[in-house]
Amino acid sequence: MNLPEKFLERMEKILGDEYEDFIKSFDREHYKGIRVNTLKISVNDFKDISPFELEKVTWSKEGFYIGEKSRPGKHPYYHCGLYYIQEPSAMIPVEVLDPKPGEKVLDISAAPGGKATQIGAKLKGEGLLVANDISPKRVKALTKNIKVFGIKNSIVTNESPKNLAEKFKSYFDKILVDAPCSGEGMFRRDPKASKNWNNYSVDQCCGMQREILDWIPKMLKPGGKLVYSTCTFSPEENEGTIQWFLNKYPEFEIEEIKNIDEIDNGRPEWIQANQELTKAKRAWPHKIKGEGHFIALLRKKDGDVFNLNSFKINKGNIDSFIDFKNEYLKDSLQGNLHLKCNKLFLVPNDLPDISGLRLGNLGLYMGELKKNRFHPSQGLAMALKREQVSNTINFSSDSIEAVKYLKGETLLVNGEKGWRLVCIDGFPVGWGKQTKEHLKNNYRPEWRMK
Ligand SMILES: C[S@@+](CC[C@H](N)C(=O)[O-])C[C@H]1O[C@@H](n2cnc3c(N)ncnc32)[C@H](O)[C@@H]1O
Repeated sequence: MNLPEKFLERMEKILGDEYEDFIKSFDREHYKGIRVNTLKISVNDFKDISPFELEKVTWSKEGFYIGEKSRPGKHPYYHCGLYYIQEPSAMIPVEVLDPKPGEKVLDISAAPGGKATQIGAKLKGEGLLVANDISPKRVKALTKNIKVFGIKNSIVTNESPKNLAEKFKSYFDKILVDAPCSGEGMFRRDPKASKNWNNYSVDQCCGMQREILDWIPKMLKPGGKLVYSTCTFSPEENEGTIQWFLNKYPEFEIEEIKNIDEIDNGRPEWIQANQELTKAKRAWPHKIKGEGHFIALLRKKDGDVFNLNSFKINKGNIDSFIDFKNEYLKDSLQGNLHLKCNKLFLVPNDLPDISGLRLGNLGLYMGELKKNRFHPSQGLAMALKREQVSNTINFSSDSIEAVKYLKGETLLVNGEKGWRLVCIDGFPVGWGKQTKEHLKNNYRPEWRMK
């Protein structure tokens, strides 16, 4: 593999004896991984039906290595949201953050959603996930992944950290900053990353990281935890950025990472930083089965607490939704129904006033009220279980019908007229509208199988 000269010079200088092993690791294939979505299936049940051979990732109960030749993005289970395709080391930061049901968690630079979907699954539907990214294009992918995963207790925002800090004062129990970085840890997986390396200097990246981190103290509760992670090796963007943060915000302290033993400590001596920074962790591709990562865990010792105004629920005439619910839904869903421009949302409890923020998604978008009829959304299908709906149709994952449905085709099948929740091996994947002999396809066009 062709690696930038300046990168090699720096790594040789700092790694010394380890450099040879480090460089050799770039000739190996990268490890492919998936993470099971426990909102939809338990890890044990997934093992029973997995289309891929699985080998455990030691630092994540839900994480598995899959064979190099596996194509997880092509399987119908991917469309059902049974797993997320994720590089195994990228599972570490959320394991360190350790979100618990009921907590309020911010993933401030979340797109495309690898770590946000991991947080959402760990919250088990209780508490709130705010998944944010500054890039409008990347927020689209983030929103899709949150919906496919069936995460109802979340909002997706497309905002600057400054605008978020105005709305979420001392609000979060935990914040993840999975920072934009020079991406050196991804060179093996993505050769483009090494080509782009010269365009993103370490200095520039440090600037972006500080710009984000500067707003975190305002948003974290006293006692709250911050995880900072990157996928790069450069000491300046790792130990250096955290040293800068600790100097500027003395109300924070760095904590020992206790639940991940497999990876090395931080290396403050590389940039004459404080010895405390050995408490951070570094994943090295020549030492573990995964790519390069840096992770630091910090705690906010003290600070002020604020009372925030609550989100204002907008009520209106939702009779057509009530008719839909009475006809098709067996359970009532938890949350507050909020109507905005004929669109109906199920908004999580405890949401503060977020007026003025650019949103990619608000709670669970249920569907649209169109001319006295309710049209259920793709996201609603993904957030439901088969048992919650009275009119369903199931296809086997190896059937031609499953593929046809995912490609957006109309299916020649009989059944009870009206909306039907389409499932694959019992897992909901979308809606269809049954007429006399046809099932009209309502699978979202942008999500179709190619
Ligand atoms: C390493 S990626 C995040 C990967 C993501 N956490 C995941 O696991 O899928 C860094 C992200 O930071 C975003 N970003 C860059 N500057 C930002 C800023 N000032 N505020 C919020 N997000 C920012 C980028 O658009 C990019 O999506």
